[in-house]
Amino acid sequence: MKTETGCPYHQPGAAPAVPLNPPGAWPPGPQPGITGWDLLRQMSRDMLGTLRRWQRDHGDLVHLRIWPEHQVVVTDPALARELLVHHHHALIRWERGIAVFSELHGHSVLIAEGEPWRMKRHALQPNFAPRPSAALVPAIADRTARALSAWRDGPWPVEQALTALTMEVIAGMAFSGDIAADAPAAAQALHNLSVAANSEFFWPFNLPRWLPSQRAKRRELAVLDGLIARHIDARMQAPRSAWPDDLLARLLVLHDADPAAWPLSAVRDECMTTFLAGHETAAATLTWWAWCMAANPAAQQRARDEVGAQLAGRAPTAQDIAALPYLTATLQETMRLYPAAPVLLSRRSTAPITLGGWQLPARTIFTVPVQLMQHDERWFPEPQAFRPERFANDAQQAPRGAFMPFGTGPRICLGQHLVMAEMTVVAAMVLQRFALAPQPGMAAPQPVMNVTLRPRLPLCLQLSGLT
Ligand code: HEM
Repeated sequence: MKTETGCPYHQPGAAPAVPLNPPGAWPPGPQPGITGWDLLRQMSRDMLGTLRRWQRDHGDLVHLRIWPEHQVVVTDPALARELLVHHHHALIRWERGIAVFSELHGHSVLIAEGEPWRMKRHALQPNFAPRPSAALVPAIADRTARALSAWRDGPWPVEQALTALTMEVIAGMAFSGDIAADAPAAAQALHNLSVAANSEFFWPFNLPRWLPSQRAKRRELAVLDGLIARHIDARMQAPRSAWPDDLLARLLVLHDADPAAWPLSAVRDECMTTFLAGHETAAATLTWWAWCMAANPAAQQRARDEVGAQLAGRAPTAQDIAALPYLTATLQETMRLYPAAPVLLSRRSTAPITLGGWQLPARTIFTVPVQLMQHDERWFPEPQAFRPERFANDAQQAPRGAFMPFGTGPRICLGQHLVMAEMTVVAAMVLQRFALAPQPGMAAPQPVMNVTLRPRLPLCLQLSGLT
């Protein structure tokens, strides 16, 4: 779409003119009591269920007075886009969320703000553009074929297997490394840290690491730090001429060229974020996709037929991906039902923002619960049904902003092209080799939000090899 400025992020505010409420007025919301801390308690117990109830009772802009903060929950697609795209200059990430994440991610692109963020995003973006992402498809297909050769008929721990596979894929892209031996300990450490992070968001500050109660956390952080440090050390000891062309090599070139802007700690931080954000979200999505396929045999067969017609048994190439629209739609529908990041990292306004007729002061916290919007029957009829057809080219489209598993605006997911290529390749190759079914008597897995959305119990499915 052409815009006045020519910049895709700076389209004029799309919302129709609405009457302005006076400054100082807030959108409706639940009664906060004296401090509003009970609202916080309700959210910490069941974030999405609680936000759903407040949306039903108060509408698409809900004000939460949680002393000393004012928070606004946005579930209207147009207003969510207006906030994240049009008002992005007046937003930073919510400090408490960043304090929790920075224990692992340091000052990486996920954490940084302002000029440091722009500099990092600008340097990293070319590595994650569609073309370099497509160039990784042969390596992804190789690793997937190797991993799938170990899968067996019968009950199979698909979640664990897919987590190990996505770790290997991202380790290959980031440091050309083989991390099979480290995968189980890294997955366990990340799981424990994510469970802890989920409650830490609701604490006022991080506890000092030296406290005896933080011993387990120190151990988990050391597992992940050690993994990244080993790859960086090994690379730095290898002769430059032997360096493979991967993300780590490109970051070390930046470090050599400008050690002040790219100290080794910054190289470490980007490796950590790519490794963690790159495998955990993909593993969660592929796990839910495997469940959706198992629970919807007709959709599974249709996707397999498409894969069979296009690939005739060979491994997918980058060119095949666009020729697998139904398979892609099964992944999109999975992300609609089970977005890996069900609530976007909350934002804090640094200047007054007018949204939906409300004049909201600087320092307001904004929360965008993507999962609620993607389960809204106004945009997705029968929202709990798995219907990849919703994403067909000729289907009636939901309004922009109603489906945004990768976020939107300048801070949209850096890895979206890479991960769509990766997930399509993995999904196609799984369908070529196995039929997926629920285990006898199995109930639908319960989603739990531990930073990403995962099944409450590790997902195990019934596999039947296809000859
Ligand atoms: C299905 C997989 C994935 C999903 C659903 C997902 C989703 C997201 C979301 C919702 C955000 C935050 C947007 C916001 O706060 O507005 C994000 C940011 C980010 N993602 Fe992903 N992501 C996925 C895979 C990946 C992969 C594979 C990588 C890297 C290899 C990656 C790297 C990042 C980074 C670096 C950011 C921060 C960008 C910034 O702040 O500028 N993600 N992702």
